[in-house]
Order: sequence, then C-alpha cells, then structure tokens
Amino acid sequence: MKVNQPIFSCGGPRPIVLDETSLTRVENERSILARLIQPEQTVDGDPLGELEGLATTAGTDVVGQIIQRRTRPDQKTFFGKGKVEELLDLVKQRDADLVIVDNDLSPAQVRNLEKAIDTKVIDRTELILDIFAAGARTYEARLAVELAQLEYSLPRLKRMWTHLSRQSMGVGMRGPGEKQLEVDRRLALKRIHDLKTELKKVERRRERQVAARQDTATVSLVGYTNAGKSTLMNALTDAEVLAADKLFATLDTRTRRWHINHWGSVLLSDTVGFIRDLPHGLVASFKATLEETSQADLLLHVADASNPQVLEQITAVYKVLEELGIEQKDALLVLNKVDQVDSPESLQRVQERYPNAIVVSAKTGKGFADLREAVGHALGSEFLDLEVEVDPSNGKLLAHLAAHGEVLSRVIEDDRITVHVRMPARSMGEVKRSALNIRDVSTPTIDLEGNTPATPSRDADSSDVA
Ligand SMILES: Nc1nc2c(ncn2[C@@H]2O[C@H](COP(=O)(O)OP(=O)(O)OP(=O)(O)O)[C@@H](O)[C@H]2O)c(=O)[nH]1
Ligand SMILES: [Mg+2]
Repeated sequence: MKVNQPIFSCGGPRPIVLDETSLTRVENERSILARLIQPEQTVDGDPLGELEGLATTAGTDVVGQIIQRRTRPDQKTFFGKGKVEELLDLVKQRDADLVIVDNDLSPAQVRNLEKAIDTKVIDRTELILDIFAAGARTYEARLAVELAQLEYSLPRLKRMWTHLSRQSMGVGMRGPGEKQLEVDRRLALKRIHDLKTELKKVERRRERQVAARQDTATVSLVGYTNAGKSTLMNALTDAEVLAADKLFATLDTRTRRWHINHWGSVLLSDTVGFIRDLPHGLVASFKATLEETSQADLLLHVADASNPQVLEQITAVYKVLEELGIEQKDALLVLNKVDQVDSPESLQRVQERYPNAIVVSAKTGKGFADLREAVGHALGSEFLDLEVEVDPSNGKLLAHLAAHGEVLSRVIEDDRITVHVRMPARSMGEVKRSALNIRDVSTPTIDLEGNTPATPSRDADSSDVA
C-alpha cells in the first residue's frame, strides 16, 4: 500500500454514485496494533482485545501488538522516542505493512509516525470508517459512510494544503501541489454538500414511512456492536438478518413484525451497533439510519453479559444515545448471552447495577417469555381489549385486526363478524374508519376518547367509538 496517496481525483462534480470510497482499504494487510494508555485510564481485561476484533473484521492479519504507558502522548510522533524505535523493529521483524493505533491521532502525528517507521499508520477512527465502508449495503448507509469518510479526510487535506502552500509562497507563485489540493478541497466540499442534501431527502422519505406506520407500535434494538441484536431479532421474528461473530455485522436498519402473545404485534427494528468513542462524524451521519430509533416507542438495549467489559459497553451506548438526542427513559436493558457467562458473580455484578434488566439468551431462547412480558408491559397502557363488529365483506379490516392485534375469538353471523381482539390504541385508525361497531371491553372506566363514563358498561352503544 502506498503512503500518502492522493485522496481525490480531479474532475467535474461527481453525481451521487456510491461504488467508490475516498479512504484506502486495509484488507489483507499485515497489521501491528498499538495503544497508548494514560495513567487515568482504567483498563480491564485485554487492552487491545477490542482493537483486534475491529482489525480482524476489517480483514487485516494481526501480526504483533505493542503498548506504551505514558503520562501524555508525544506531540510529534504520538508514542515516545524509545517506543517508536521498538515499533520500527517490530514492523521489520514481522514484515508488517500497517500499524493501527487504538487512540485518535492528529493528522500531523500520523504523518510523523509514518515517516519514522516507514509504514502506513491509521488510527481507530479510520479503521472503523474502513469497516463501515466495506459493510454498508443500502443506499442510505453508503451515503452516510461516504459523508463520514469525507468529513474525516477534509481537515487532513486542509493541513496538507496549508503546508504545501507555505512552501510555495517563497517563490511567489502557486505550486502544482497547492493547485491540485485546492481543487481536491473544493470537490470534497461540493461532494459533502451533495451527500448531505441527498441524505436529507432520504431522511424525509423515511419520516413519511414512519408516519405511515403510526398504526403499529415500534421497538428498536440498540446496543454495543456484537451484543447479539441481530441474533435476537432473528430468534424473535424468524427474520433472516445477518448475524456474525464480527464487529459491525449490521450497518443498516431492518424492520420485522414481532408478535407478542397476549398483546398484539409490534414492528421490531435492528440497527447498527455502537462502540465506545464512535467517530463523531459517523454518529452524525448515521442519524438518518437511526431515525427509526429516535422515533421508536420503546428501545431494547441489548448488552453482551458474557463480555468482561459489559458495564463499560452499557455506559458507552447510553452516551451515544445521548449524543443522538434519544431519550433513554423508554429503554429496557436486555442482558444477552447468559448461556455463555463464565461466572454467576460477573452476571450478578451487572444485575446489581441494573436490577430491572431482563436476562436472556438469543441462542437458547432463555428469558424470551420475560422479555415479551416486559415489552408488553412497557407498551401496555396503549393496548385495548375490544369487540369489533365487521361487515363480512370487509376483508381489509379483518386483515388489519389479525396483523395488528391478537385475535382472541371470532363470532360469525349473517350480517356481521364480531372479533374479540387485543390491540394497541395506535392501530385504531383503520378500525374506527370501517368497523360497524366497537366495544371497549378492556378498561371499562375509560373509553377511547379518554372520558370516564358514569357507569362502566359492556353495552353496545355506551363506548361506541366508530
Ligand atoms: N453464546 C451466545 N452467542 C450469541 C448469543 N447471541 C448472539 N450470539 C453470537 O454473538 C455474535 C454476534 O451476534 P450478532 O447478532 O451479529 O450481534 P449484533 O449485536 O447484531 O452485532 P453488530 O451487527 O455487529 O452490531 C454471533 O456470533 C452470535 O452467534 C447468545 O445468546 N449466546
Ligand atoms: Mg447486527
């Protein structure tokens, strides 16, 4: 791989074509992992474990690791002088062609370090961007990734440009480097603008879709990457969503109908996983992808209870949710992978901290009944127990009742079918529009308009809301 290869090619403004990426890919490189740990950082378990997971996901072959404990990073080369020499030796010895640093480096630090060890250096953010670039499948996810990549590259481009333009100032004319970079920069800015506009459009389309689904309660799975969200989604809904033992297996939002016994059905969405210090640009870019999450009636925050870092991961997810401006009040914490937990003590430690968490295994199905009950409960106030009289020719309404609610019984007469159904109040639009008659038999003291009738009654007319 070439170091410092040009990031943008010259040419007219590009249309929104999505099969190219502006960052170099690191697949198949022989990589060395490096991390600087400062005294105030607490590190449990394997300090390079997560980075190794990311590096493997990105397709690199990890051939060495190096850690430096230091009060603060070196301004120029990030690691101290001795460590840089050690790194250089290791690179030669292992024949590595890439160094991945677990921290965030300034563009200048990357350049200086690359020069000192004569090897390509990327930081954690660039690695995550690389994974996202390789994995994004839908149009929207790819727009978001390209935007994040460009925004990441731009300050680096700018600094390179400043540096070159200063050089050229001496001769009083514009150097070729400057000119090219100026063009690159302008193109990049234009492209960022186009991508943002396009993302806005997609976002609006999504909003319209969400609005159209208002008849059904929505539940979103969120959580740290690799926590088991997709596996849980598959297990609960028979969906065929890719679940894999790699970080960031899912980069798009998928939605499936999930039927909860005794409650009705909800729309369950799987989302992209979170990670500590998720690159800021990515959070912003994925806002569109996570739009459904912010609109959801309930969040299921899935955590991997078998991971030694589970408490830190839970905190990291809460932090990202906050950054996204998503309220946490309607989140249920789901501790997944209990089948794989090493010691009861470690699970207990998490449960003590989060006593309301629901303990499940997406693999064995353990705890699913509790999960359904908890979700039903959380959405519960919105569910109604109804007897709906339907014209036998109104197939649309009969299908609506079956899709959105739980049908408990059906009585067929010549001129009407009376369906006893439990369904969310939000699904009442179609029912109100086309039922012959509706009786609310769930909470006799409250009718559907929120009024309190003097005498609770199951009589046909008293709670008629049609
Ligand atoms: N033992 C065990 N493994 C599980 C369980 N749930 C998921 N896994 C495994 O954990 C790995 C990650 O699962 P995914 O469902 O892809 O995780 P995810 O949260 O969707 O991950 P991303 O999409 O990458 O954010 C897979 O290898 C699953 O088989 C579980 O309950 N028990
Ligand atoms: Mg997934």
